Amino acid sequence: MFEKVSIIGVGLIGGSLGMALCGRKLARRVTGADPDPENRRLALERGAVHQVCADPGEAVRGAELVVLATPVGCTMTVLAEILPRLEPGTVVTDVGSVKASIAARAAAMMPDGVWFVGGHPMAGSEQTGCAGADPFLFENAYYIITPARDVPEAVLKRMQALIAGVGARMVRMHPEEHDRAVAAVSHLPHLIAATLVNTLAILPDRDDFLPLAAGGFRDTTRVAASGAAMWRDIFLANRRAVLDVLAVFRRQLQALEDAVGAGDGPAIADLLERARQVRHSLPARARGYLPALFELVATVPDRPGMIADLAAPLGRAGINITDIEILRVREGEGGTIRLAFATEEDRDAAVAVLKKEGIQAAGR
Ligand SMILES: NC(=O)c1ccc[n+]([C@@H]2O[C@H](COP(=O)([O-])OP(=O)(O)OC[C@H]3O[C@@H](n4cnc5c(N)ncnc54)[C@H](O)[C@@H]3O)[C@@H](O)[C@H]2O)c1
Ligand SMILES: O=C(O)C(=O)C[C@]1(C(=O)O)C=C[C@@H](O)C=C1
Repeated sequence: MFEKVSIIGVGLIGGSLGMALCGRKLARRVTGADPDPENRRLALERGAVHQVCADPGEAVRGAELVVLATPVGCTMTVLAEILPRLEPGTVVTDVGSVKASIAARAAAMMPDGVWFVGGHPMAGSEQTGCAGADPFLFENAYYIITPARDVPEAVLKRMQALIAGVGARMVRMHPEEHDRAVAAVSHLPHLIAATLVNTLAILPDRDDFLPLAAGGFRDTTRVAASGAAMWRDIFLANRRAVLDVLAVFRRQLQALEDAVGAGDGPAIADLLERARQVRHSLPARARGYLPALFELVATVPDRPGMIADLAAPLGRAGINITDIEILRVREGEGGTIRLAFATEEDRDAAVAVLKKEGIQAAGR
């Protein structure tokens, strides 16, 4: 257990971390700081902190662990502001989506006996602020740390305790390696989602066809609803890696455009088939940055309580659902729901339990 944790920036991620720490009693005392009065109010009301103020220097007094959960663009400024208040033995970490531009500079600034360990939970949402905070956000998520080589083992153990405590899995990476990876799996998808929405938004007939947007458009653009300031900072801080992966994307888009333009059916099918196979291989992969999940798809009628009908028998059988997604719901016709489990045994047992309840379910 931590004696005192201080979270600077009690928005979506800081608030979620605070709620997980307080809710699971992982810290005796959690203090927060945020310039936004509404986030301060919500952080207290939602149990993310025991005490909150506007001044980061005040909040970190006597903290054993300091978590910087501000937008990437102001992390270094906040760090410089709190440095004189940090006592030897303190561990400082951040949750920023970009690591190379922060990790080395931050580590070099640390006073004697204070250690910086860059961190990045691979979990989040398109919401902003403490209103969207979720104490279970980090469960089963990868949580990347990018410590400098000289960080003592005891400090890494503290980070491991924090990360495991909130239900996540720690992965250690080099900051540059991290930035290249997230440019591909997080920053590029975001950039494309925003561009896709902007493309539709400028088409002359958009008012006629936007209401028709179904799963395809919604599934590929959810993250375009995220906070603009946070993502502006991410693109600026990870400019090189984002531009590199964007160049690869342009070539892929060009290849598909060329195939469509040439009316080349086999080339189109080949590109789509390659994508289909990679996408299908993701959930079952045992390694990589996506958690290995074992899934089933249940076909259920569209009526109130249908999720409870799935969850209740699984709960009674002691089977834990790690992820849930409504794939399709047609009003009055029912729909399909994807449930994910941590192990193949859980998934197979879940299929059997649901079938016994008369629910159509199949592993995938
Ligand atoms: N949103 C996600 O999906 C996600 C996932 C993983 C990591 N991150 C990273 O987490 C960090 C926070 O993102 P978020 O989604 O929680 O954003 P957010 O906007 O919900 O929260 C940021 C908080 O920082 C506060 N803040 C701004 N300037 C500050 C300052 N100078 N001092 C103290 N507080 C300040 C804001 O008032 C806000 O409450 C970012 O660095 C982001 O890259 C975000
Ligand atoms: O799920 C989402 O909405 C997210 O945007 C989460 C997401 C991501 O791209 O996967 C966003 C930024 C992060 O740094 C980590 C996770």
